[in-house]
Amino acid sequence: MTDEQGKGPQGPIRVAVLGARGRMGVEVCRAVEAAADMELVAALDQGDDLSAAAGAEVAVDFTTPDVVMDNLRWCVEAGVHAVVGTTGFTGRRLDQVRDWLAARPEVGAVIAPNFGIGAVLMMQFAERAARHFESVEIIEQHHPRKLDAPSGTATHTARRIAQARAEAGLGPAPDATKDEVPGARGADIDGVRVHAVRATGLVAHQEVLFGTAGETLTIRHDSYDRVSFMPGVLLAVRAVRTRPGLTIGLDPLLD
Ligand SMILES: NC(=O)C1=CN([C@@H]2O[C@H](COP(=O)(O)OP(=O)(O)OC[C@H]3O[C@@H](n4cnc5c(N)ncnc54)[C@H](O)[C@@H]3O)[C@@H](O)[C@H]2O)C=CC1
Ligand SMILES: O=C(O)C1=N[C@H](C(=O)O)C[C@H](O)C1
Repeated sequence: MTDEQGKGPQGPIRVAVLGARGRMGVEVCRAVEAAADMELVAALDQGDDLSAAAGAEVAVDFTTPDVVMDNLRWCVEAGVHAVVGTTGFTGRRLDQVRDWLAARPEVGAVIAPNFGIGAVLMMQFAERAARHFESVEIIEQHHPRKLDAPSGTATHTARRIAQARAEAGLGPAPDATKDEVPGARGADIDGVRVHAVRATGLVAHQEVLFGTAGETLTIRHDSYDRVSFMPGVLLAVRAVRTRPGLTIGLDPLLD
């Protein structure tokens, strides 16, 4: 229940942003400050002391893959719920987060490779289509300042498609390539080829190209502006306080 300012019975949700001076962090600070039911209590970046986030109920992390695990561990141990958009989460990293959370069962963490609602749907549609096509390739396109390739979204999509193909009994996609300049066929993520494009002017875009006899299906999503991620981030901030344990992806929150 909320009052007319949108605040809950305990007042606004106290939010800290980690990576606050980054491209996403700046946008998240703006979105939190504009949300009637939230209060930005800490905006931290590299070199700042994390203890300044101790008064937050929820910390939102958009930093880098090499620091996100330390931040997440600090959050869980401090009893601060975490909403994480930073990429680089392997199966091993997720297991590690589950272990930390097991020791603090009241704490929640939402880790999502993409907070864009359209991107979440694009991944769902791709997973659904996967069983019907013998060929599939992913082409992701991003701004050239991105540190990781392929993107977290592309990696997550490839894994979901690979799982759906395996469940449908599909073998490897046909490919007669014998002679290849290294990289020409992209990265192999669980048997799905992923191609990463970097160009000035792009923000975040992904195409999933399916093919079978006589037809192709292309599922495409474009983020033209980082505001596209904000409804998903705010949704996760609101939800994480009542979702102890690990939530991967935004899908369960949308349903
Ligand atoms: N899940 C999603 O929907 C989205 C995820 N991302 C991911 O979020 C991450 C950040 O992306 P951008 O904002 O574009 O990068 P960015 O490079 O603009 O920002 C990262 C920020 O983190 C700061 N930082 C580094 N170490 C830190 C530390 N120990 N503590 C606090 N801050 C620290 C940096 O100084 C920088 O300001 C990337 O992994 C990116 O792939 C980006 C967009 C959407
Ligand atoms: O670095 C980015 O910009 C983005 N990173 C995420 C990813 O790697 O999937 C989400 C989105 O693609 C934007």
